[in-house]
Amino acid sequence: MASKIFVRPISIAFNAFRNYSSSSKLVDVSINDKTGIATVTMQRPPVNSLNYELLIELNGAFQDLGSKKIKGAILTSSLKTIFSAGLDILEMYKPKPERANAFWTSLQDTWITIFNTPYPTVAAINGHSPAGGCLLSLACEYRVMVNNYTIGLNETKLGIVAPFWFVASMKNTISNRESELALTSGRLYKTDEAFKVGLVDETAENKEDALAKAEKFFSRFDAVNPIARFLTKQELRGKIVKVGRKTFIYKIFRKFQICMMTRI
Ligand SMILES: CCCCCCCC/C=C\C/C=C/C(=O)SCCNC(=O)CCNC(=O)[C@H](O)C(C)(C)COP(=O)(O)OP(=O)(O)OC[C@H]1O[C@@H](n2cnc3c(N)ncnc32)[C@H](O)[C@@H]1OP(=O)(O)O
Repeated sequence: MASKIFVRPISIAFNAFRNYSSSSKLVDVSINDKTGIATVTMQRPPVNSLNYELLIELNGAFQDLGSKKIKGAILTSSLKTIFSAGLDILEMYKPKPERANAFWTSLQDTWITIFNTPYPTVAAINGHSPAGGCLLSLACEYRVMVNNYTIGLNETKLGIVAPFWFVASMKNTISNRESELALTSGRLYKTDEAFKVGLVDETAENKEDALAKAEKFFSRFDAVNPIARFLTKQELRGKIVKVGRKTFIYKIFRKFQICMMTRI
């Protein structure tokens, strides 16, 4: 694990990003060769619900960007009013155990990859972002959200329990007190409410405005050593990932979830 952590930022310094663009069915990745900023766009209509295939593509996209010399990556959606509706309900309805296991693993891997990128990340939240959609944005370092949409971890409202790494991601962003109030009530915040509690860092008029603000965020690091930056990010986020990735409790929790899902 440690070798992976230390090798990546060094390797990115030797790779060019110019003229890069790749589009798979569910995720589009483009890198602006003038700014060096990558945009990762989820494109799974109607609501970008996170199924196994989308998660695998997302994880791959963010991992691949680790080998390119980019200034930062923006996560956004191709849909007009939805960032992501969260986990695909169909993945949780009577799944085969192998599929359920692969699905949960892909969700956690994607979260870990985005949470841990060596390069800066911003979620340009251009639509509703409940539950797993909110989790994806929390994995990024900065959130810019278009006005008049909703975001939050609303699992309790659905009668389900957010895994503790969802909770940890929320607590990494807003206060423990606000997290408790939000999670226990399954609160979905409107954009301006989310801004007030710090769940989003900036609000935007529309997607273009959100993308422009996201791009501006990266200029904060113009005079910062990227390796020092990444190691500092790891210092701040590493413990959360360790808990999410390795603990016995997590494995038990996952077994419990799969067991629950396969019985419904
Ligand atoms: C099930 C028990 C499991 C037990 C184990 C529990 C473990 C818990 C672990 C993890 C936590 C869970 C995290 C999650 O992410 S759960 C998913 C939470 N998501 C939501 O609550 C969002 C629900 N959707 C909405 O609120 C709205 O759809 C919207 C705001 C995103 C969009 O609204 P609108 O534009 O009005 O569109 P529609 O509502 O008409 O939807 C269009 C279309 O899309 C389908 N759809 C919506 N959300 C999902 C989804 N999450 N998965 C799959 N499909 C979805 C919707 O059904 C419509 O389909 P159509 O009727 O066929 O057109």
